[in-house]
Formats: sequence, C-alpha cells, structure tokens
Amino acid sequence: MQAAAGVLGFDEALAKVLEHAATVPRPQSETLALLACADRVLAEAILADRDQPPFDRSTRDGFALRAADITTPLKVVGQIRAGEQWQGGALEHGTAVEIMTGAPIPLAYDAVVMIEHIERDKDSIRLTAGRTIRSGENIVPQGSEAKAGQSVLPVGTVIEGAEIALAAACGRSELQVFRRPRVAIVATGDELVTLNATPGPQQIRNSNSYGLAALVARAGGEPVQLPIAPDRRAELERTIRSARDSDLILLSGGVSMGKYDLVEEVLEGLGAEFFFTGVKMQPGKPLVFGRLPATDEFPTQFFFGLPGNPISTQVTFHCFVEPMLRRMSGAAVQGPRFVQATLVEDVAGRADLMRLLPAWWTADRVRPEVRLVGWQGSGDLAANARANCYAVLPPERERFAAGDVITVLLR
Ligand SMILES: Nc1nc2c(c(=O)[nH]1)N[C@H]1C(S)=C(S)[C@@H](COP(=O)(O)OP(=O)(O)OC[C@H]3O[C@@H](n4cnc5c(N)ncnc54)[C@H](O)[C@@H]3O)O[C@H]1N2
Ligand code: MOO
Repeated sequence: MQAAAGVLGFDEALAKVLEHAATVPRPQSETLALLACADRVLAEAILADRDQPPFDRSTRDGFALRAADITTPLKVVGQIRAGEQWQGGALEHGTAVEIMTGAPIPLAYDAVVMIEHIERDKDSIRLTAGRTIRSGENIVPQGSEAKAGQSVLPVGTVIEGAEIALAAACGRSELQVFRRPRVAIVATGDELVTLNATPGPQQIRNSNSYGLAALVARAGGEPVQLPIAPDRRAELERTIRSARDSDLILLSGGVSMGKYDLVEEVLEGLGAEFFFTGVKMQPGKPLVFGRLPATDEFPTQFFFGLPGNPISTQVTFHCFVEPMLRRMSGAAVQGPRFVQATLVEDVAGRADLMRLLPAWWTADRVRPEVRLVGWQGSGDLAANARANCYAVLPPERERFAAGDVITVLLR
C-alpha cells in the first residue's frame, strides 16, 4: 500500500535527503588509538604540535651554500646528515657544506644545489655550466607547512591514510572521533531465509541484510542486523519497534504495489512522516524516505524503505542512504560520488526516469571509459558484482551514443 507522499525526480529526492541530513546533530565522541580511527570522522581539530617542518629543511641531496657566493668555486667544509645539526662553527663566505635530503640548513646559508648540478674537484665545488641557483631554492622554510598551534585538520574530516599520517606527524597516538551511528537493518519478506538455513525451492536467501551491513560499515555506521520480518503487520511492527533504539532504520522489501507490501502501512500506523514514497529512477523506483515521531522513550528517527530487489537496494543505498549516514557519522553533508566517463556503446535511456545501470568504469588517466555489464534486471546480483559503478542515464533522453561523455556513480 502507498502512503500519502509523492514520487520525486532524482535530483529533488536527493535534495530532500541532503536537506534533512543537514539537520542531524553531530554524535557523541570517543577516544580511539590512531590506527583504529581509519574511516571514522574527527571530533576534534588536529593542531600542529610544532612548526612543520620544524627547521629549514633541505629537499635535495647536494650542497648548502649562499646563493650569491657560487659565482666562484666554493670550499666544502663538512657535511650534515638528516637528523644532525651543523656543529662546525662559523661558515665563512666562499664555503659550502654537503647536505642530505631532510637535513636542517645551517643559518648562514640560503640555498641547496643538487649534487647532479655541481662539479667537484677534491674539496672544491662549482656550478655546472648553464645551471643557476636562487636564494631559497631546494629549502622548505620552517613552519611553512604549518605553524605550531595551527589547525591542520578540522572537525568533521573523514580519516584515511593521509589524515593518519598527518596526525602521526603531530605526535597524536590517539584521536577523538565521533561514535558510529547504529543502523538497524530489517529485511522483510515471507520468502526470505537466513544464511545458515537450507532454502526451500521457492525461498530466497536474505542477501540484502549482508550487503547492507557491509555498505553501512564502509559508510561509517555500525550495522545491527535484526531478524527477518515476515509480511504480517503485527510482526513487522514489532520488529520496527525493536529498531527504535538505533539512529537510523533501513528496511528492505515490501515497499512496492503488492498485496503484501506492508512497510509503508505499518510505518504510517506508527505515525511516520513521509518525505517521498518513490523516486523517478530505475532501479530503485519504490524507495521511501521518512521519519518516525519522537516517543516517551526515543527521539525522532529517520528511516529508508529500500526496494527489495537486491540491485535496487544497493543503488538506492549509494545515492541516498550513504550521504545521510556520512552526516550521521559526523562528516560534512555531501552527495554521492559522481564522475564522468566516455560511453563506449549506444545505450537506451528512458524519458520518464533516470537509469543507473551496472557498468564497468576504466579509471584511465587520460580518457576514462564506461561500458554496461549487461544484466537481467534489478535482481541480478551476479551482474552487479561484475560491475564497479553505475552508468547514469538522465531522463528526457532516449538514446545515449558511443562517444558521449556521461556521469558515472562510483561505489
Ligand atoms: N505492479 C508493480 N509491481 C512492481 C513495481 C511496480 O511499480 N508495480 N515495482 C517493481 C520494482 S521497481 C521493484 S524494485 C520491486 C520492489 O518491491 P518491494 O520493495 O516491495 O520488494 P519485494 O516485493 O519484497 O521483493 C522484490 C524482490 O526482491 C527480493 N528480495 C526482497 N528482499 C530480499 C532480501 N532481503 N534479500 C534478497 N532478495 C530479496 C524478493 O524475493 C523479490 O524477488 O517491486 C516491483 N514490482
Ligand atoms: O526499481 Mo525496481 O528497483 O526496477 O527493480
């Protein structure tokens, strides 16, 4: 049964989700060991604990010197390795010091000449003909990357390798990160059986709960798989009530036109507000997005009723659930990851809806290309696993030709 709310175009539906995502308050925080912070979101700004670099640093193996001195041969009076400091006393005009990449520049000098750009004769060096050197060349000045006390990473940053390396450079072995939102996953359908059961000939394994759990974890949430809810009002309602202690509910199945598609009816009975009950897209048309009201026990709670067809479930997750979840995990509001690629074959679009078809995207540097993988429709998990993206074919255009640059949804 359909609840009272509209079917929206893709962009309108996405805007609706992002608008509600922006109202979600940031979660509580917790402190974790640095490496346990991967894929989490920063709940504190990371400050540089000292100047970066902490000294004027040589970026090349070569010779430190005064740039203005190199018009004549210079005398090499010593060397400085990374981790050392020049201890050799005053450095007169006409001198140079051999220096390694990463070593501190002596105060008296203002440039480093690469070893490849000099000619050496015993203790004397001179610039190879045709080479020049300017003051400051091959030196990164102290504090030029960050000054001590300066924020180098703001609250809300998703932590990956780059951020972990920077936090480590700032001496941080622990970070304050946001708690992961708990996401209840409820698969509905009388035909579904659990993974450890042997399915009867007409039964279907509940693959959606597993696919969703993996996607939730990757998007920064903590998946909570609830038992399969059969297509009976009372049991469905009981399962949804048992999910009220989570931050978000994802239901799969039971949102289309069938006699036993009860999800919206049961949510409506619980006082749900619906923001949309369908999106002009394929797969994923019956997608439902709404919010349950606060009760004495629980605050308001967003839910998505995802279409049961497994590819519809996954595509709608990437487009709509992931942006909401990223926000709930404390990150800035951001939409799905779209890139562009050249289509290598002709493909049919649909006038009335946006198609998102399983496809293979070659991440080529010069000319990324995309081709459809071929599928049997929105239940085809094997085709979905042969794909690495979805080719996006916007409405109001019935043909897309080989050579057209189109949008691709990454996953
Ligand atoms: N008369 C119409 N029929 C259908 C329409 C329509 O507009 N008019 N829409 C179709 C579209 S599009 C989709 S998508 C499906 C979505 O239906 P439901 O969300 O109600 O999903 P179910 O009917 O429960 O299941 C559909 C399909 O997916 C399989 N499924 C369901 N849950 C799981 C799970 N947890 N793991 C694996 N597979 C699952 C289920 O067995 C069905 O084969 O409706 C179309 N019909
Ligand atoms: O959208 Mo249904 O999602 O086409 O199978």
